[in-house]
Amino acid sequence: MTKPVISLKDATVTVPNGTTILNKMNLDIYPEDFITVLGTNGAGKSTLFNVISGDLPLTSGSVSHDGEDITQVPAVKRTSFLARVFQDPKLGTAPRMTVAENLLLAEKRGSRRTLKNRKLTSEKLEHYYELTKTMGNNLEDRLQTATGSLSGGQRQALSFLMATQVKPGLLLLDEHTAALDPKTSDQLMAATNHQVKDNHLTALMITHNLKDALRYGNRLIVLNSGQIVLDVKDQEKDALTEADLLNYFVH
Ligand SMILES: Nc1ncnc2c1ncn2[C@@H]1O[C@H](COP(=O)(O)OP(=O)(O)OP(=O)(O)O)[C@@H](O)[C@H]1O
Repeated sequence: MTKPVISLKDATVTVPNGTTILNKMNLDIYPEDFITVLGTNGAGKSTLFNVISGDLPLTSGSVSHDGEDITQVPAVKRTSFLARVFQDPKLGTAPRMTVAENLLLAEKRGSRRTLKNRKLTSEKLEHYYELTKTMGNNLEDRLQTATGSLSGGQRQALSFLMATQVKPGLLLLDEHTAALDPKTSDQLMAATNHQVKDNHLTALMITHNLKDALRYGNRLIVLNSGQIVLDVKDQEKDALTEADLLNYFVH
């Protein structure tokens, strides 16, 4: 049987005021799963990501990676296999560095981010040109531009490439298209889908866009009050409609 990439067992987080924000959650994420994650505000979606990334410790239960218990492994060590893209285009890229320099920085997953002893050779620039071209938003023409002057869509595309150019064991997409206009968001979603499929990535994607949640991925989960209330995949997911999903958004 295939081993899960990540396995949560009775994962529980209770915050100091006594509220349980993740409640005995069990979740096995298998290789090449592309899971869309839905739920009302406060349902626990970011908490789930924070628990997987190690940014939030569990009160009880466990997290395993490739069969190894990593419950006590700190966030900084988990970056060796894990990458995350956030909603805010300003996060994840260094604004004063050029697009090419940011890509160079991101070449070594989990190691200290410094450009010392690293050079932008013509081979690298050529590779970055081809890589950025796959995003379909003219990022390839801005390789020598400071990242801070890119459009939000181009900056998110760069954040995505930085997270994935060294294949992560798990990719966490935290509403990474939510701050973009509808057309730019659609474009980044399509590029995301291609990259996830072509590179056989294992990914979780939080979204409030029901259409995207239905359209992309092989599996869909809905969270409510720190628990998974729906977990469907393949044909069962394909058969879902927006109306079905709305039933899970009752406050
Ligand atoms: N570190 C923390 N300490 C205390 N409460 C927290 C902490 N992190 C999250 N919460 C609370 O836990 C609940 C779940 O939050 P979470 O951010 O996971 O929700 P979400 O599903 O991502 O919501 P949204 O769609 O609004 O981003 C919320 O009520 C939030 O206020």
